[in-house]
Amino acid sequence: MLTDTLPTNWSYVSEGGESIVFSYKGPDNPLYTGTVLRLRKCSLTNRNPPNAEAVVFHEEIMARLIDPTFLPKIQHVHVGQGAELWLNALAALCEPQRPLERKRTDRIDSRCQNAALATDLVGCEALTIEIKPKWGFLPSPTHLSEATQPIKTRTCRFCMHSHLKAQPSSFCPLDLYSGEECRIKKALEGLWEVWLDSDGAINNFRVFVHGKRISSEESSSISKEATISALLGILTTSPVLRTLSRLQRTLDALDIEGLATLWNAADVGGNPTVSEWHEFITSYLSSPNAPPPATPEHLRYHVLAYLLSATFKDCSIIVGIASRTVTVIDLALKSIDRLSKWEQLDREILSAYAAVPVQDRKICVDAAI
Ligand SMILES: O=P(O)(O)O[C@@H]1[C@@H](OP(=O)(O)O)[C@H](OP(=O)(O)O)[C@H](O)[C@H](OP(=O)(O)O)[C@H]1OP(=O)(O)O
Ligand SMILES: Nc1ncnc2c1ncn2[C@@H]1O[C@H](COP(=O)(O)OP(=O)(O)OP(=O)(O)O)[C@@H](O)[C@H]1O
Repeated sequence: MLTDTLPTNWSYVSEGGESIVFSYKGPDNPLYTGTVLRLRKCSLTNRNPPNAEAVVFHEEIMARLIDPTFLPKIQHVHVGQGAELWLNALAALCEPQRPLERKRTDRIDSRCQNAALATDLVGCEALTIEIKPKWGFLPSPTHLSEATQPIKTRTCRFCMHSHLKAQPSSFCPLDLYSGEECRIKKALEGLWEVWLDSDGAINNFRVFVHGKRISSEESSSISKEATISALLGILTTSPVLRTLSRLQRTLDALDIEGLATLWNAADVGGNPTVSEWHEFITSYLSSPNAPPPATPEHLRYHVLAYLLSATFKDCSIIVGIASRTVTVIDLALKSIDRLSKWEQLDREILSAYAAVPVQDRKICVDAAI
C-alpha cells in the first residue's frame, strides 16, 4: 500500500491534463524503487476512466500493438488506509513545483483509491528527453470534402493546429517521422527552438536532468549540439516513430470527415469493453492496411480504430540518452464522447487555415506517400 511510504519519499516529476507523476526517492523498496507514481487529477474536464481500467488498457490492448520492449511496465496500486490524508499531504508538498496554468485548473484527486506505478524513465539517467510528436501523416484524399482536400493533403494537422493556436513553429512532425536523417535533425532543431521560445509552455519537448525537468533558462547546462546529435543517432535506429505513424495512419483510414459521415447515418454506441477491444485488435491485426469499407455497418470498427489512432496521435516518447532507449508513454484511452469535439476542432482548424493565402501555406511532406 502506498500509505506505507511517506509523501516526502515521492518527488514531483511532471504532469499532463489528466495525471500527475512522482518519482520514488525513499529508502530501497522492492515495489517502489525505480518507479514513478501516476495519480489521477480532478478537474471539471476530467473524463478519463479510473486508473484500474487504464492499466488494463495499457497492459492488454496497447501491448498487442506496440512491442512491450518500448512500453513502461505499469501496475495498479491501492493507495490504502488514510488515503485522503496521504494524498492531501503529497498535494501540498508538490504545489510549489506545479506550473501555474495547471494549478489553476486541477489538483490531485484525493478521493481516488487507485493509482498506477510505472517504470521510472527519467530518474535513472543523467539526461532524458521527452517528445510529444503528434500527428505523423497526411490523410488520404478519399473521404475528404472538395473544400478541405487541397488543404489537408498539403499541410499536416499539427502545422495547421499551431496556426489556429497562434503558436507558429518551425517543427513539423512529418520531418520527425520521415526516417530521413536531415529531416529528423531539422525537426529536432525546431523542437529545441520551440522549447527555448515558449519557455516550456509548449509541450512537445521536455528535458530532464537526473530526473528533474529543467526549464529552457537552464538550457546552458546541456549542450544543444551533443544532445541533438545523440537524439538523432537513437531515433534513426529505433522503430518506435515508424510504428507510431503507421498505427496512426492505418487506424485513421477515413479522416474525421469520413467518420462523421458514417456516424450521421448510424448509432456509434458506447465506450468499448475490454473484450470488444480485443476483438477489434484481432480484426485490425489480420489486415491493418485493408480496413472494412466505409459503410454504416462497419461504423463500430472505424470508431474504435479512430479512438486508438487518437491515442497514438497524443502520446509521447521518452528517450534515454545514455541507455539509448525510446519508450512510449501516455497511451491513454480516449472516450467515445470526444468524437464530436474532434469533428468541431477539425472544422475550426480548417476554417482558420483556409484563410491563409495559398502561397503562404506550409507544405508538409509525408515520406510514406
Ligand atoms: O486535440 P489536440 O491535438 O490539441 O490534443 C490534446 C492535447 O493538446 P496538444 O497536444 O497540446 O495540442 C492535450 O495536451 P495538453 O493538455 O495541452 O498538454 C491533451 O493531451 C488532450 O488529451 P487529454 O484531454 O489529456 O486526453 C489532447 O486532446 P485529444 O485530441 O487527444 O482529445
Ligand atoms: N513512466 C514515466 N517515467 C517518468 N516520467 C513519466 C512517466 N510517465 C509519465 N511521466 C511524466 O509525467 C508527465 C505526465 O504523464 P502523462 O503524459 O501520462 O499524463 P497525462 O495527464 O495523461 O498527459 P496528457 O494530458 O498529455 O494526455 C509526462 O509528460 C512525463 O513528463
